[in-house]
Amino acid sequence: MADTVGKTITCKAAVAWEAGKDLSIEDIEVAPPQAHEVRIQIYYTGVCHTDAYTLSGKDPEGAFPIVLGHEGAGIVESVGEGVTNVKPGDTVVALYTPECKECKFCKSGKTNLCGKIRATQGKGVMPDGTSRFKARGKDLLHFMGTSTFSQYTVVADISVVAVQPDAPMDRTCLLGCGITTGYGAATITANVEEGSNVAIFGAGCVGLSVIQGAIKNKAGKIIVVDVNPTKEEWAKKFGATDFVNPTKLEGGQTIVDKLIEMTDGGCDYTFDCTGNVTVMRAALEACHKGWGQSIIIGVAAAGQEISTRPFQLVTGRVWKGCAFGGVKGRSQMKGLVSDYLDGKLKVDEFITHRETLPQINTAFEQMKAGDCIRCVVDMKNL
Ligand SMILES: NC(=O)C1=CN([C@@H]2O[C@H](COP(=O)(O)OP(=O)(O)OC[C@H]3O[C@@H](n4cnc5c(N)ncnc54)[C@H](OP(=O)(O)O)[C@@H]3O)[C@@H](O)[C@H]2O)C=CC1
Ligand SMILES: N[C@@H](CCC(=O)N[C@@H](CSC=O)C(=O)NCC(=O)O)C(=O)O
Ligand SMILES: [Zn+2]
Ligand SMILES: [Zn+2]
Repeated sequence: MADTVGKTITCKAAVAWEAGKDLSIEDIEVAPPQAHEVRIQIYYTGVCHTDAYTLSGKDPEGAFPIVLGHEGAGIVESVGEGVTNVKPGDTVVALYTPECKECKFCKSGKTNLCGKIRATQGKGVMPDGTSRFKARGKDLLHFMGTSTFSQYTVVADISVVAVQPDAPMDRTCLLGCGITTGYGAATITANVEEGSNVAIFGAGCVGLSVIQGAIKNKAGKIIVVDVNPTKEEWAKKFGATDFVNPTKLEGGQTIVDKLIEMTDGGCDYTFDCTGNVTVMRAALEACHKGWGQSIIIGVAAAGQEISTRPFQLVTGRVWKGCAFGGVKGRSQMKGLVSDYLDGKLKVDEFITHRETLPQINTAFEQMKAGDCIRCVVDMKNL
């Protein structure tokens, strides 16, 4: 048993004191886990665009000071009373979409959106309404129920899953969000049918993962649409059949017209992986009349709304969306890790940058530069 059990741990964390400012590396106090809570030593975390979105102040739920981060892997340090699903020493991935297996949502079989702790998670506190983090004498908020930008974090037991101990944590951390989201969106939410034509808007970590899912489901055309020309090479590397840069279309052709032309009437499935509401509209309108489905994955800023002519839906196009790809973390994460270990799911290929915790602001800058798919931050070896 670790000699830290039952005690407050002082460790390093990146704290977001206010919106729009760099993260600050602080000594923070992490209280022991209470009943049905788990304290995890985070070894590695990815940095996702959603972290940057909340830090920017554009997230309607964003509040400060907060410990961001939600793409993390680590080892369980200790557990609170009543925890049965993980134990100290387990290798785990944090789950920002929890799975309690007993709420109305979990029992419905229709969604992965567990409702058990969503209200407190959205307020940045643990299920009992309090925080486990303190720095400079102030309570810090938790983020997405995970807060992986801390060397130690506390999560609800339903927000963590044990995975294979031999799975490298500097890779499996990325299954905590981006890769799982895109892959699940294609294989679970859309459940792309064999031979169907797919268009993916935005070839970041999420969009490239949609390609992987479309290939798994034996899609026909896999067309990637991105304004960044360097993404063509990335899209082809992951198996896209076509790449279109919407800013380079000739004769005033719109991206919607181009995709309709390329697919004999429209795509069977489209995916927004940009968070841009104008793109979301184009993604819907590029769908085939009668059955085309458009899946919104991108997260849009506060105040943004989507619009289209209702006629688009009257004539059979379907607009839907998903969080975490529709994946049920506690039930399905181990399967994804197995696929990775068996060489059936690409993960290593997404890592373009690596940093250590003190350099985490550099990771945010890299993300904005456009040549970064994912930066993995080493939380242990500073
Ligand atoms: N629903 C969910 O559960 C999740 C949602 N997300 C969200 O998904 C989105 C994608 O994340 P991620 O892959 O990490 O993001 P990235 O920024 O890495 O990828 C987005 C890509 O879209 C490109 N792009 C920007 N504008 C357009 C446009 N108008 N048309 C076509 N392409 C465009 C970007 O180009 P450039 O490089 O030039 O900017 C970039 O290549 C984000 O909004 C993120 O917050 C992420 C994880 C989970
Ligand atoms: N807080 C925002 C919405 C942010 C959001 O949509 N988050 C996604 C995950 S994005 C991961 O990188 C999500 O899980 N949504 C479902 C949920 O229950 O939060 C807002 O208020 O608009
Ligand atoms: Zn994310
Ligand atoms: Zn539930």
